[in-house]
Amino acid sequence: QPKTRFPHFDETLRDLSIGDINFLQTTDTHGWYLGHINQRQYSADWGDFISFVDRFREQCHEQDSDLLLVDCGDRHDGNGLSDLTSPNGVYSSEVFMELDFDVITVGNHELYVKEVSELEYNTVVPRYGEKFISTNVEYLNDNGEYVPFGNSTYRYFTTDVKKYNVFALSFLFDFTGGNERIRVTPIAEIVKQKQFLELLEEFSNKPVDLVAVVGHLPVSHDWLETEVLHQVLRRYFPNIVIQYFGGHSHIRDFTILDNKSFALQSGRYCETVGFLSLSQLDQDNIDLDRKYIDFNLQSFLHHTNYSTVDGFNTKHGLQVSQRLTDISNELNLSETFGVAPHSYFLAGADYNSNDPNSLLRFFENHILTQLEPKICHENMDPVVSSQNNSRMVLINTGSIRYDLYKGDFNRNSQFIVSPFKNKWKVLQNVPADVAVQIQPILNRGPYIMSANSANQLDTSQLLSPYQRAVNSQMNANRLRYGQTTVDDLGNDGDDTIHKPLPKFQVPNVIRSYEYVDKLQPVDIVFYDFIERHVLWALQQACGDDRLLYHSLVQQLTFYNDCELEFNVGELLKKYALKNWQ
Ligand SMILES: Nc1ccn([C@@H]2O[C@H](COP(=O)(O)O)[C@@H](O)[C@H]2O)c(=O)n1
Ligand SMILES: [Zn+2]
Ligand SMILES: [Zn+2]
Repeated sequence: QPKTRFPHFDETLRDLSIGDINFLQTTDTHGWYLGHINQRQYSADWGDFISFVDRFREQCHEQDSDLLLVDCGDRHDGNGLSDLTSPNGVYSSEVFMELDFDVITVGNHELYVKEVSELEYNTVVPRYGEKFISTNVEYLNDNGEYVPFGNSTYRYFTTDVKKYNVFALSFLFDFTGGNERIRVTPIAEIVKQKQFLELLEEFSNKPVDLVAVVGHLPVSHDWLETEVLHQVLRRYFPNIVIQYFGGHSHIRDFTILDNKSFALQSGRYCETVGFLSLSQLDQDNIDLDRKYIDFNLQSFLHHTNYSTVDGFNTKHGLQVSQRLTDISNELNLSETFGVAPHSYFLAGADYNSNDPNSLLRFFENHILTQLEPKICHENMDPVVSSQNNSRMVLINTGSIRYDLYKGDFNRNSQFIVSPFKNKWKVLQNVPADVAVQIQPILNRGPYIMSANSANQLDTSQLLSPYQRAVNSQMNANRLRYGQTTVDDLGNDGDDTIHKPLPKFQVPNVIRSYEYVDKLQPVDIVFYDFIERHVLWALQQACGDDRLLYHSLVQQLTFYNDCELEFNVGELLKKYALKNWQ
């Protein structure tokens, strides 16, 4: 990390108002513990955050208040720090675990790959002991038993200062893409299970001042699983505050479920620390505050009343920052592959109007076309038809995770833009009139969320109605671009007042199309992650011609030897080495 991490912004910061019980939330960090090198707004690292938590706790205790720390999962996939080890997360988990959390749980990114789940279960779960909980995710242990993915399905504890009794639960959304060690019981099912209802019954008869649900699911009103859960929890705890913490959709959000129930979600990628304070838990009118703190030293110092970094930093925080630098050197994260001539934006540039700054158009025109077929496995059928056919290479935009910034494009940027080790498959000899329909069919359909289920949602639905409303914030001209959140409490949640970032619609899938003659049959190459979805679209495109559909599916095969070197992150690196020197 360069020493220029302390940003001097002119913006006025909104203050946090400390209550009886206070929370700091992280979620969907995806391994970004080094901070954002290209964005000063999010340039603090995990060591700085550790100092912040310690300083803020001191402040809360001075005011006779509690501070609890929660993390809602998705700590892997999305940054070189996490994804350049095997299994991914070896170093990033070590750094993450330097911080004590009061309640912590898993997200779907701890569950895709078996080795990642094993690392998580064998190192992170024991590190946090009773604080690591999961109510609806189970892990198949080496004895062949399903056990909670965590120490238990709940945590019951008493806070240090006010001595509140907290009953904590944790839920993952209905995720079906887990590896063979993982079993997820959807919320809709678990709320009917005797064992779960008995647990609620048991604790409804104990002293509970607060129910805390630390989950990996969005908090927006239209996410029905939360509503289903809330109705059941309210039956058992009719007059107790139920506080939800969510994640997964990578946005800042706060929703009000009823007069004693609220939900906070704190963004992604170490851009945001969520703050929540609650007071007068036993009254009908709860006093509360929520803030989305920008992940930078200026915000951290401001909220802890420090005027110098030297005064603010703790020994522990500095040690963790140093460890991050060492790991970054060891992994060679700043090894450069070229210099990007300008920035490319994922949602900040308009894909539909062919904006040259659109990252997705850049991928279609220059990156996907770099893919080479290569047959290595003995048991793999050669792709006989490819030589003379046209070719489409199709990916889900969810596999592209972040903007690509002007300047140095290095080993870390490669994983930041696209970390997944997905494999390529091919449908051969698809008639051109059928092939051209695949992308539009998928883009008319719902957002692709999962590899092996039809469980999909509309991207616009990831925003609460308040977030979807036009944001008519402030006199925006003099401000910097940044997050501008509108939630159930209004538009004063962001600690830093920004001008809204441009945000364009992102399609579900993008594709390259290489052809000599548009009538030629097409080989459709796509990530195995979206196989089910592509086959569903193919079926639609074939219409009544079932024979055609079945003969195409019968020939479905891998496209190349599927090693990491061929994923889109690697293709991007290949392009940078060739064109950005
Ligand atoms: N192998 C994979 C795994 C995931 N994705 C994409 O990630 C999305 C989920 O990410 P969250 O941080 O929101 O949980 C998923 O919907 C896919 O788009 C992928 O492309 N390949
Ligand atoms: Zn995530
Ligand atoms: Zn997630």
